[in-house]
Amino acid sequence: MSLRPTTASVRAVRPQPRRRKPLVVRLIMNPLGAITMLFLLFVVILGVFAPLIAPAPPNVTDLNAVNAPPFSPGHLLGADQSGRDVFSRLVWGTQPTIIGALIVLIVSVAIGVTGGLLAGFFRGRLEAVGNFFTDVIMSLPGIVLLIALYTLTGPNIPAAMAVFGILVAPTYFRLVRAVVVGVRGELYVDAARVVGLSNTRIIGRHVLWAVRGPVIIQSAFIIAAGIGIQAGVDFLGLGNPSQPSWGTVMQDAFNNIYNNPIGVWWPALLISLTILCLVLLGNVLRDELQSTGVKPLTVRQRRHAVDRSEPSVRAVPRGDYAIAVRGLRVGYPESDGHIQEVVHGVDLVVRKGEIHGLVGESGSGKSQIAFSTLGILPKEAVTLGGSIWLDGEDLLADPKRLVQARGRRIGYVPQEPMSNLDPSFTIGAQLTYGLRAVKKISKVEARRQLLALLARVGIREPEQVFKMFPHEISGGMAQRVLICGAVAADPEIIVADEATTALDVTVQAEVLELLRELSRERGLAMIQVTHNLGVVADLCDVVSVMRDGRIVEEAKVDDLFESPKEQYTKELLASSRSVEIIEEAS
Ligand SMILES: Nc1ncnc2c1ncn2[C@@H]1O[C@H](COP(=O)(O)OP(=O)(O)OP(=O)(O)O)[C@@H](O)[C@H]1O
Repeated sequence: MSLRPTTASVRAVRPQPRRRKPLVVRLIMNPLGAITMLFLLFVVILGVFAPLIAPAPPNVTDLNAVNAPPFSPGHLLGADQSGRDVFSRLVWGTQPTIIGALIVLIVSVAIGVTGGLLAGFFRGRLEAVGNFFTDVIMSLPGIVLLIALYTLTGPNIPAAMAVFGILVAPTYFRLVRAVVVGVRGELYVDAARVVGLSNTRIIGRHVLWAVRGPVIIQSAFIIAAGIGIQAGVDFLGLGNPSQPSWGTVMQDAFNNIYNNPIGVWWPALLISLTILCLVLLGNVLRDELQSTGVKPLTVRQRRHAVDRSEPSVRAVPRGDYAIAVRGLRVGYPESDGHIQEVVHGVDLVVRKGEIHGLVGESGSGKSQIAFSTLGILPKEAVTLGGSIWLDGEDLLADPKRLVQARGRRIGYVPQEPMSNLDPSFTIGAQLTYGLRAVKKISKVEARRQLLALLARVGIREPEQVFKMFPHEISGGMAQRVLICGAVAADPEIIVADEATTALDVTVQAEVLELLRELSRERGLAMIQVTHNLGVVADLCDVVSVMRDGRIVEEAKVDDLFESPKEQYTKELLASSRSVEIIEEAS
């Protein structure tokens, strides 16, 4: 099958996973990252090499140059009301400004990150105390506090910046605490505890790694805030007038604004550009640190990637099918712009009333097919080609048809019953809402139908269960509720993705029995996605075996178990039997 020229070409063979470039390289390669870093580097060079760059010392006056305009001889940006060179004063003022911002950063990181780590990891009293201090600090009026500090310490910018660092520490505290609370609940942290790692090592290895991204991103914004506040404090006259900083240059220029209006431009421009670059760099850092490196395809790229030219894919399937998949190809974009194809031209015909098992090892593409028929592939997935036929209509040719069919003509039974029910609403409210979304009936009629159906799927006291919340029912009941929801709209086909995997063996058998009965009673076709050959043997009429995004064998269930044709199917059956033998022996 040939592909039209595409902006994102498709690759069917899985390449070696590409290592992502180091963060600095990625930042340099990002145009916005490169420009902002270049400007910030320029600022740092100004600060570090001030004695070499500045043409004059900061406080030297030249009475002949009072209020000299920009580009006067010897005064690139002009001179102030005392005849001091503005460019030199800005250059000399860069270092104290950077140091002030760094003091804010160091103090706030030391307090906020440490506090957040401890509070989030150990929780309990530590967290309560941390939250209390955070609330207290956040309620303090920052600028008033800095002015009050002036009465105690005099013009002491480092002390003012350290206090500002304490005032902004809660932003780190809250951020880090929230991330750590999430991480400490992860299974890999439990696993680290079980293997005997100490808390210090768990924090050092797992937790610190998780918070590094958010902390780096936040730091860019905190430095920007530090520069702004320092300029503000100096502008208010709370800094040391003998030591130039961007804020004091700004203050001098403002005091002289009627005689030399252009004088305020230069410090304002320098402060604004530096803050702007830090904020933009923060945004670039967020994009780089929090993304997977894979850029979502544009609508145009998606359109170009789709190939609908294959005639066999376009032909309306014949026969008594409930759903027919033709030449389905699904892919995912990779960081280098290629699309990695994971389902390679799959054909699957499910006849009316047939229960069709889709088996295969993990990652073989079973869920991609199930999700394609429902139109619920992850948003980054690209349907590269193929068709999905329901009653003579190609659902893939018109996304609206797919949306209309979902829930009405194609029902879905998911794998995790509990996580598919909203804990905030009663069972009845959720079922009624779902049914009325697809069927134009009154609430009373919906309730009547649903209560009858709940009884049918084996719920003993439907009226009671209708009023219950999901946490009040068992996993098996929850799965029956979801099956009730899936069949309530009278669909022609049900797609069940590992519908019994999360249930214990006895409940599994009951749910399988229920699905079989519903299929018979209602002439319902089903696609059963499973890796369990026992489920296939118990439930299915026909089975398709998948491997690496292809169907390698399709057969009636009895034929497949008695005389599998493909080597892979034989291996799959053999491995399933050996698991059964081990389970029986143990
Ligand atoms: N969001 C995604 N981004 C990139 N690749 C994905 C994504 N989801 C699935 N894949 C890839 O698609 C392929 C098929 O995955 P799929 O989930 O359909 O397999 P499966 O047979 O259903 O496996 P399992 O039984 O484990 O659910 C795999 O190679 C997987 O890595």
